[in-house]
Amino acid sequence: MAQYSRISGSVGLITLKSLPVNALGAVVRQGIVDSLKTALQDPKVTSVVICGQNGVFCGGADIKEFGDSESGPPLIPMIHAIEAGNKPMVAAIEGFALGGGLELALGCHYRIAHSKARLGLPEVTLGLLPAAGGSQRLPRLIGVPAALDLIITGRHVTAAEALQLGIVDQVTDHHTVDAAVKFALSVAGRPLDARRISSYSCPPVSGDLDALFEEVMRKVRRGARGAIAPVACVQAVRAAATLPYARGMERERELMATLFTSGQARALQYSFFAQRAVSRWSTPSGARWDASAPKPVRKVAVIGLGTMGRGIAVALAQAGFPVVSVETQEKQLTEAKRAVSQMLERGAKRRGVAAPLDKMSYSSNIQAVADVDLVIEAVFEDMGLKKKIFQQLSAVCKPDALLCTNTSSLDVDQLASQTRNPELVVGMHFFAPAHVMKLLEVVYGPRSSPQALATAMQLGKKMGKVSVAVGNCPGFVGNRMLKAYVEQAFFLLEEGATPELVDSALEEFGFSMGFFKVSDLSGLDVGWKVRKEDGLALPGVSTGPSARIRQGRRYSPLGDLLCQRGRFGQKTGSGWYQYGKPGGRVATPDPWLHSFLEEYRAQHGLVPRRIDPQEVLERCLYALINEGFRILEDGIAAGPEDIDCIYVFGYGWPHYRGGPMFYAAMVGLPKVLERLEHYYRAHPDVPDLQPCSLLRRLVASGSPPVQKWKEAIKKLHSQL
Ligand SMILES: CC(C)(COP(=O)(O)OP(=O)(O)OC[C@H]1O[C@@H](n2cnc3c(N)ncnc32)[C@H](O)[C@@H]1OP(=O)(O)O)[C@@H](O)C(=O)NCCC(=O)NCCSC(=O)/C=C/CCCCCCCCCCCCC(=O)O
Repeated sequence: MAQYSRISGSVGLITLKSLPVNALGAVVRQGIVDSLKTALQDPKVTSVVICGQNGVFCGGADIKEFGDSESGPPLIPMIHAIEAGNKPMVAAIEGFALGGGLELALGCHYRIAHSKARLGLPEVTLGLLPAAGGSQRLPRLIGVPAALDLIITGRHVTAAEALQLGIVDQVTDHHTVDAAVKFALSVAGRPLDARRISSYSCPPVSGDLDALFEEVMRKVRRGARGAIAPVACVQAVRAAATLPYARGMERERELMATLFTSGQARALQYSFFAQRAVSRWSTPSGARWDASAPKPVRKVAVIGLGTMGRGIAVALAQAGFPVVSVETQEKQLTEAKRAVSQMLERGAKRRGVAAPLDKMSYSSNIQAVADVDLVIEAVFEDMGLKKKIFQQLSAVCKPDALLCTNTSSLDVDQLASQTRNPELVVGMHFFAPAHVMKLLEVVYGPRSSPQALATAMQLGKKMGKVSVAVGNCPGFVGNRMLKAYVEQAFFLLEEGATPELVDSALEEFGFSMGFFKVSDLSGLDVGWKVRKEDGLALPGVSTGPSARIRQGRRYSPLGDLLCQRGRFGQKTGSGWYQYGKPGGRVATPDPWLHSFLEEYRAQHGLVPRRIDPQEVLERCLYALINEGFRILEDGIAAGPEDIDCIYVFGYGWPHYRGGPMFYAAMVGLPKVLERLEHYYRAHPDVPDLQPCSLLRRLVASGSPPVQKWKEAIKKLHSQL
């Protein structure tokens, strides 16, 4: 709703009231329309202030209502009525004015913001554009280049930047509504024509306007990797720059109509709510986020200063935590100190703040962690070494300190068993580079306490991560699913594909790099080491029938064979592609690799066939999705939202496709099932292609929408 009152004798005050973010749902819009009418009709009222309750102006249109049929007064005419009003309208912006919230403020004649407020048009992140006049008013107010930046990126600006850009007229450190009322009294009776942004022309740009838009469009198309909203945003701003306001609004509406009903908008809006849903974690044993208070964390230690440890230490210091970093090898310690300082300085420069160098301290002695509240171990993936470190930590640390491991696949429970308090052990699986990547898998073992889990989840949140609670199993969620995908990529090469064909299908789908390019970038030796430890990559088994079978199932030794030849990817100058020199970055197809694949197929009696991009996608993605269903069935992830956040924020899954489980729901579960059955019939020696029973049961129960899977899974489990 919106509440109306008259204050200071002649100011009409309209307060948006809809917790938690005063979103502009139907009831709020109705409240604004009614209040506006009252204010405009009351002769005692000479100006109007619009504000929001609870220190928040407005979080924009109500995203939850997007799927519903429209009810209540529409937003655009409401904002037009505000702008056309014959009494000065002042927006009092506290907290944030985002999306439709900022568009509402742009319809007002003046805007006063609190110094801590944030403003922005983030619709593009929801697969939309600012279609309540924002794409037409903002360029008229602040100019085309600045408006393009805000609208295409969706970034939020501070009140100070908003003032500098000319979005707000005044910034206050005091009570915003009081300041706005004072301001409203001061402008009462002033002419308003010059304050109606829709009547402005866009300020002229320096240089050629067409050339500017062409350049921007080129960049946006390249960066968008198939996302349609950023492109539509550019088109809408171009309309603002080249058409009269009314025609620009028509164009804005046309573009929005296409976006509004698109699968991409549905995926991005699903992802918005999924990110919030994963913070309300629960475990199969009944532990829950709202019943588990996190322990306070004041000081943290990181053990091991390789690539991961350095990134984790930087992320912690940037989040304001004092960090003790321990590295026993002196040479590595010296190098790491320099690298960490550089990373902190670079990050600070980018963000325009001081580098938090004072948060970091270093030691080569594990005793230095004696007073910390939480430790993150980040040494090599070696169970023996990690066990030893956990024994030491258990002896050295405070008895109530949380002991976390950054392992990407090892058994967290085995590490817990090395300590006095196994309930205080959890996994904190960061993704490289740890100070950049948003994802954190928080792994609870069978003995981890709800409080330990809550503490790690909260720490992740404070570090700006999307933290997802997952159960303990080999590879947890992300890497467990990835295994099925990687395996298919190798098999496709055996059957006739090239790395270029596989990668281009995946890149066309929206991944920034296909599997083989990623593998060259991160180093083929990484996977080789894991396969050797798992007993898969065996020396000397490169011929004969057993060369392509391991542990009773089909296996492709292709990656191992490249490693045996010293082809580790970019670092050695060749891998699945050729890079010209060690450390080269530009992948070019490699004729040697093509002949190698031909010889390999001939040697193993494999007859190559034509493989189309559709098969690449279905084999790689459906195998991965099938493993996702197994993970849900096993209770390792609480719901599809958890898996989808992991893939979007940790594995480069295109955001506008929602995540693998959302994608499966979009494709249709019966189709995913049918294709998996088809491929399993063709490859009965590949268990990953055998449809999982949960997928079958969901299809049998009518393929509920992805938002209902959690419920459906619970019901299916209770029927067993
Ligand atoms: C920064 C935030 C606002 C707050 O962050 P924080 O404090 O951390 O809190 P959160 O946990 O994120 O959020 C708290 C809860 O609030 C819920 N929430 C937040 N924002 C919204 C919202 N806008 N709507 C609904 N609910 C919201 C959130 O989910 C949390 O609840 P829960 O935990 O999930 O239960 C941060 O929340 C944030 O960033 N919010 C999003 C801000 C945003 O993106 N705003 C833009 C929204 S889109 C918009 O405004 C669009 C405007 C244009 C409308 C155009 C209308 C014209 C239509 C023309 C249509 C033409 C189609 C024709 C079709 C045809 O022809 O048929």
